[in-house]
Amino acid sequence: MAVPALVQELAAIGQEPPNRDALHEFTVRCRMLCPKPDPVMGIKPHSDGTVITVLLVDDGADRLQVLRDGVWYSVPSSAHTLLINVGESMEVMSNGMFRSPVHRVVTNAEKERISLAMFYALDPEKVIEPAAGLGICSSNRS
Ligand SMILES: O=C(O)CCC(=O)C(=O)O
Ligand SMILES: [Fe+2]
Repeated sequence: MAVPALVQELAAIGQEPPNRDALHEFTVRCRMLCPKPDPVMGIKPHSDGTVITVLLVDDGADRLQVLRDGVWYSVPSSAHTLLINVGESMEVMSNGMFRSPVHRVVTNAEKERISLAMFYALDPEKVIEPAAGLGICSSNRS
């Protein structure tokens, strides 16, 4: 989903785009060749704690994998394409409408890989809850 579309979705469910109390972190990762890729994990399985993570991955370096129903699937990477990953904060705020996928990065013996990640996260001290109207009774609401 493109970022403007995501912001529109947030507006539609009455949720402000998280431009206040927000933290941004920008990471560039370069993964060298790994002669024995099998036992070596690039990034171990996790889900992001962010609202969204924006990824730009090397063309053809399909080493990002998502877990679905117990099976790992490779995410195809293509040039000039941004990948938007839903984070756990988004899952909470959308009351599970958007799910934060467990993902990992595997290593490879043939091709180095560069990825750029922008983590769009809330202040970890901030208490979040599903947006109004998404099925939770809050003690702060009548
Ligand atoms: O490098 C990637 O493709 C993904 C990185 C990632 O999952 C992370 O940094 O949380
Ligand atoms: Fe991640």
